[in-house]
Amino acid sequence: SKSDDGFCSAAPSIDEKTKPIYWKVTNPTLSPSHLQDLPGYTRSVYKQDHALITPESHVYSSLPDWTNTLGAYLITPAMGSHFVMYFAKMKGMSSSGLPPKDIERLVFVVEGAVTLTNTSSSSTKLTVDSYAYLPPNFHHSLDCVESATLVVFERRYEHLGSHTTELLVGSTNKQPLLETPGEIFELRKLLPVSLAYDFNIHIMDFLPGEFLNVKEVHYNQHGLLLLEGQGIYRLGDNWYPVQTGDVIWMAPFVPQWYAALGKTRSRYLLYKDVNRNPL
Ligand SMILES: NC(=O)N[C@H](N)C(=O)O
Ligand SMILES: [Mn+2]
Repeated sequence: SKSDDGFCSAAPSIDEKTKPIYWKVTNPTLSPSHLQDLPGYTRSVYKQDHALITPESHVYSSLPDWTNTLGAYLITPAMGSHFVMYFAKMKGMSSSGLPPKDIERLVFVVEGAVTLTNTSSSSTKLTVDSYAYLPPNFHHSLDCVESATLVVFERRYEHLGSHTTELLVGSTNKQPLLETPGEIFELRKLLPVSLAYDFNIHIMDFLPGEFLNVKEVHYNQHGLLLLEGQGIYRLGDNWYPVQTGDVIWMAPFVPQWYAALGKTRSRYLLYKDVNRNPL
């Protein structure tokens, strides 16, 4: 549509402005209808050092030990990662199962609400943009009355000395902005940076036109979910148009770079392993 500032781009429709935050993650703009009808068409790509998993490729199945919940695994060690990333679509009266022994878990609410209960403290309601970190072997339950979509990260906890992690509950908008020397994106981290934690979740915000200064190559691996906006992701020698709802796997050392485009900010959630010697 021709918008008044001369750019012929699809202005966000009025009702989108009234939608809850991250609404487009679970209601992605699928490809234009003529492409949806195109047999076999997908934007998804799986290569040796990266993958782009787009909403039309998600395959859901019941999550073992969860009740009334469908899960779509997006990233698993079969790709070479040391973590799993999955969407958990919780229906009415659903509950989570526990991760396996020694596995830590981070859940982030993308849509709806869940209640977190554990043996000791009282129950806590997690709504959109809230998260919880559950230490390994920490008994808990996430219960949903109506519906919820969670993005979940799990991995084997890597001990370091006598450090231990603890139950953490928070929300992105309450986390402080951190310094990003040499970069212009806004950065929040959901977990403490202390040595006890062997990964963190970065929330990174870009205004349209802003891009990563460093074309990064590093030993860490990433699981990314684009929560808002659109842009171009460079992974190795490939350049991908990406949009809200897209998921990206980045293996260690894959050259990576992002540029935000469009008329609204980009926000992505990024798993990154930290604080452990790569040897
Ligand atoms: N691809 C990324 O956004 N990477 C982050 N800037 C990071 O590794 O910290
Ligand atoms: Mn990186």
